[in-house]
Amino acid sequence: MKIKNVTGKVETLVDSLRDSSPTRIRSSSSDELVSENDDEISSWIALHPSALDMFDKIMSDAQGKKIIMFLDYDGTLSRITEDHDKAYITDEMRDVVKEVALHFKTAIISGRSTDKVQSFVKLAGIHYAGSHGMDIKGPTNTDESNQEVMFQPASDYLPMINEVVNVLKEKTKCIPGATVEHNKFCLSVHFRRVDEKGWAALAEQVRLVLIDYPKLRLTHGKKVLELRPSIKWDKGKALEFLLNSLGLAESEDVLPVYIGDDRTDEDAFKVLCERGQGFGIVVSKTMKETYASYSLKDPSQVKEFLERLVKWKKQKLGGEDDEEEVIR
Ligand SMILES: O=P(O)(O)OC[C@H]1O[C@H](O[C@H]2O[C@H](CO)[C@@H](O)[C@H](O)[C@H]2O)[C@H](O)[C@@H](O)[C@@H]1O
Repeated sequence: MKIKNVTGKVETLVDSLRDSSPTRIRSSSSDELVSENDDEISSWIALHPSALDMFDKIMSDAQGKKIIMFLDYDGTLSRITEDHDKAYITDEMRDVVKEVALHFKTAIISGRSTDKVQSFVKLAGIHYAGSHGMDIKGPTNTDESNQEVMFQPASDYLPMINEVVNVLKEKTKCIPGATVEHNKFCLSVHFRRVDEKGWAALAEQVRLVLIDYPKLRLTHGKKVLELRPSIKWDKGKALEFLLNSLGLAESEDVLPVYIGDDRTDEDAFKVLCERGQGFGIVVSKTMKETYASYSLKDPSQVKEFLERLVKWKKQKLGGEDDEEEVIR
């Protein structure tokens, strides 16, 4: 999703920073959707019901189909943390993703660099698409523990991104709490730890950089501004690329499932809607406009969903879980 007129007005950009901190819906307990308007919530839940509540229906729709799992990283597999360098995946989540990957083709699609996500996830045998899908790697045919580059559509931009990271680090160093993260083919300017009074100054620096580097475009996520090459490539395109390269794009019996929490994941949800194939699951405690069909509230619910998926698959295969249950 693109922010319009960003090089025009700093106020527009500050407004977009505010958009990253939803205030319309307040959450009083960590587990509940709360709004001034109950009807609004009910209709949102009716449109995007819990993937846990709907699990049996989802699996009955999946009968006879080959499920392909696409997972976002931050806010989906890992909790949102103040320090972006410490958003580690838990061992329990890693274990379940490993199980998922043993039973279904699995890809992790992230705004972070592929190397960074891999260093957090530490799992072989899966595909990684970092830099919002601009750096796609997958296991080699001969050795699952090895990864090879499959597609890097923005490689020409690498020198520019390296330069802009340094420019922005310099320009934002006086703004307490602001950090710039190098995500290889794109970069993130974090303002989670910036006092709201500093947002206008930060927005102004980003705006000036975008004027100097018109080949970059701006998107935003959770308390983060992301600068990336203005090529027509996003998480949705990466999903399609992966389906194609796995030879699954044309199969009617393929069911891609994408789980993600952020605006950039909407590109992938939208692709699934447009293809009329598979569905998205949005991870959110608040109502938001989304192309996803189902919802989960947080990474712990994502883990529960993935665990149930693995159990369902094992039962279908008449695997160990079945036997254990019979013995009990
Ligand atoms: O596509 P994703 O895997 O969801 O990556 C999107 C951004 O995620 C990270 O930032 C977000 O998570 C941080 C850690 O929880 C949090 O501190 C930050 O406020 C969030 O925006 C990552 O650091 C960014 O580079 C990604 O673009």
